[in-house]
Amino acid sequence: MVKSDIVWHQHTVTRESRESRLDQKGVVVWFTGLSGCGKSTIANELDRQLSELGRATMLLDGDNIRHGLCAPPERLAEEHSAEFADRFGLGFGETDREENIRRIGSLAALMASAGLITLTAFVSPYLRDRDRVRRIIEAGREGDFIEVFVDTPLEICEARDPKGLYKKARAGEIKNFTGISDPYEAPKSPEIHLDGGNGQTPAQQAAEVLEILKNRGIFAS
Ligand SMILES: Nc1ncnc2c1ncn2[C@@H]1O[C@H](COP(=O)(O)OS(=O)(=O)O)[C@@H](OP(=O)(O)O)[C@H]1O
Ligand SMILES: Nc1ncnc2c1ncn2[C@@H]1O[C@H](COP(=O)(O)OP(=O)(O)O)[C@@H](O)[C@H]1O
Repeated sequence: MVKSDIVWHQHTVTRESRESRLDQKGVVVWFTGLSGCGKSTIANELDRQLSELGRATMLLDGDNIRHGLCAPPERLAEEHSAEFADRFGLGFGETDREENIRRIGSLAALMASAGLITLTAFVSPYLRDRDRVRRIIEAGREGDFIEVFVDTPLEICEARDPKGLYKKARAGEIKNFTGISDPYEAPKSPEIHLDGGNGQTPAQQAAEVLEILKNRGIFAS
């Protein structure tokens, strides 16, 4: 244990009482995969299906979180000093991705402890970074980190290319692009493995995840 002058404060309202009020268990459903594999679409559809059932959820998505909590230096420089922007702004180098996933992991852990079914959709290409989040979340309660590997072949992701990023990466206009000039380390034993190129619709894949959540006792109906 690291010695520190910062001491954890035990709150009166417990996680269990929050979960009991919501009649569900807080959990983190962590989608990972290449850009364009379908993470955001499936997570968004799952969020919709859960909301329709009256479940309390939150969806954290890479593109959106990088507008605020994990903004790039250029964005921070609009409001802060150049030194601040350089120090806290995040790009796509290995260490920046590590910090991105660390911040999101902490946020997701807080949301799960508030009793929310927390869905995250980040490329999160490094095994070590995802496993670190798993350890933090499972330190709270085992089984609370559900990794969903959206396993769509690079060729399909590149053919979809909804934001034109693969085209730019191939042209050398984007550095460190996952799958092209940066690695993607696939999960070794994800709780859920979705085949993104098998012709199933995002709604069908979301329904599959929903069924697994139900079977794990996250919520009853
Ligand atoms: N170099 C590089 N590599 C990968 N992705 C890139 C890059 N530059 C920009 N983008 C866009 O940023 C989105 C990925 O952000 P994440 O926060 O999910 O990335 S990471 O988890 O820190 O690896 C990713 O979103 P998705 O396409 O939804 O995955 C891209 O739109
Ligand atoms: N199961 C699927 N079948 C066909 N197309 C899909 C499927 N899932 C996602 N897509 C399409 O692929 C593109 C990329 O999906 P997106 O969810 O933005 O991926 P990611 O968040 O992983 O970058 C979108 O145009 C989306 O409509």
